[in-house]
Amino acid sequence: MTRDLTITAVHLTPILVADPPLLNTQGVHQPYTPRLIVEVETADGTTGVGETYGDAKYLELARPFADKLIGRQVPDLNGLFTLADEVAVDSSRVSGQVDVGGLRGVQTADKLRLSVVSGFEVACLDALGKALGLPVHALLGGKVRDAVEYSAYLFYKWAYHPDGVPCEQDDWGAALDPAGVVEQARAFTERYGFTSFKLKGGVFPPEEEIAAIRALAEAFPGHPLRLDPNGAWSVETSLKVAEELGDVLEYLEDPALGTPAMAEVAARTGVPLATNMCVTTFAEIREAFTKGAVQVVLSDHHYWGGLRNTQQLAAVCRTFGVGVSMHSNTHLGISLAAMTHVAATVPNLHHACDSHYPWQSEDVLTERLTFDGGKVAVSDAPGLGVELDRERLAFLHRRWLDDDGTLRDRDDAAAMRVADPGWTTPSVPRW
Ligand SMILES: O=C([O-])[C@@H](O)[C@@H](O)[C@H](O)[C@@H](O)C(=O)[O-]
Ligand SMILES: [Mg+2]
Repeated sequence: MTRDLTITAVHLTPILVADPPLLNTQGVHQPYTPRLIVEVETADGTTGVGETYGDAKYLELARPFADKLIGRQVPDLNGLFTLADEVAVDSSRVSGQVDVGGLRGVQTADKLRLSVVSGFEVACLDALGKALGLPVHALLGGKVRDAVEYSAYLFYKWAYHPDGVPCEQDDWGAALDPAGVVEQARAFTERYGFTSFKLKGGVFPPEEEIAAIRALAEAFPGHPLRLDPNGAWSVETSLKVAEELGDVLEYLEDPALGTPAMAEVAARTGVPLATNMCVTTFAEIREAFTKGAVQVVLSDHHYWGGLRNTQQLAAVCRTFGVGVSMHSNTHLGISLAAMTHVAATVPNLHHACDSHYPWQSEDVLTERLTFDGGKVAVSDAPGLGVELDRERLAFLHRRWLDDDGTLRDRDDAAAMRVADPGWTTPSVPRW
């Protein structure tokens, strides 16, 4: 039977999902985070789902982009990029600075567009897979592993969001010192079986974070450990931390901000450096690789422009002998499924991927994805292998509609000011 995969409808559903009070160098997570759920529908009734950032600047682009998709073919994935170039980006949305809320590197018009394209690319791949009866990994050339390993993504965190902030309560408790971090790591291993650990740093003075990593090394001897202060340290501080933790770190992630600073650190330490902040676009690769600034690039299919671009990034990294793994931000199961499909196809994936998913108590799927031994099994079902729970989607969308606008953009510094009115985004380097 010939199928008609002409796109006849695109549904965009912005939602707010519960997020615990996780601390980072810029502040604390808000009680709810915006995400955008994308659905494409074809003439023959096939549907596909995708997920991406849901802040206003992404929605503003996603809407005109969705209109342009009507009448196009689902398999025309290359066409998505051409089409995205036709959508104007409001220049006030482009900072030329590190994206404050997301800690995702310099914010450019292209990056905004690619983050939007990724949600649509995933939705089209899901629809195409369902139409052909093939899993997304098969559309990407086939899996080279049956399960993808993830790391426990540890955060300093408060037990509660600040007083008076309406929120869902999580059951993780507080983690504000080495003992708390180890306890959180134990909970992660018990609940999900993770065997490698990443601590989000840049929150406390470096000595305290060094102590936390030492405590993890003692509690989990021989397990891979990473520390990521999101560029909060000077070159000298980065070198001091590298020296003190060199014997236990798998890598240091974005210790200092930007390629020149990372290159200086890399030149003076043997500890590998990873990044999701200074190599975030293809254009940034040349300088970073030429200067030897990073040894591992953490891809994120959202801002790299989708699953096929992630494969291309992995090929470039392979060519230059640079490692590759995966960055994460607050996300739901559609994105975890997408990450797992593409990660399954990348031969040179030698580090466990990051995922915030365990922190998300809410999802839009009828069945949550599960970690077994720290791994997510690669689905062989058609498409992504996930099913949208329409009631949950409507509930989370209702929360977005009811919001007065304060939570529709992620703003960790604003969330911190609720507890500490004098808080400002710290200048970099902070230490
Ligand atoms: O969720 C967070 O607070 C993270 O700090 C996130 O925003 C970062 O983008 C990310 O996880 C990272 O590895 O830098
Ligand atoms: Mg990072």
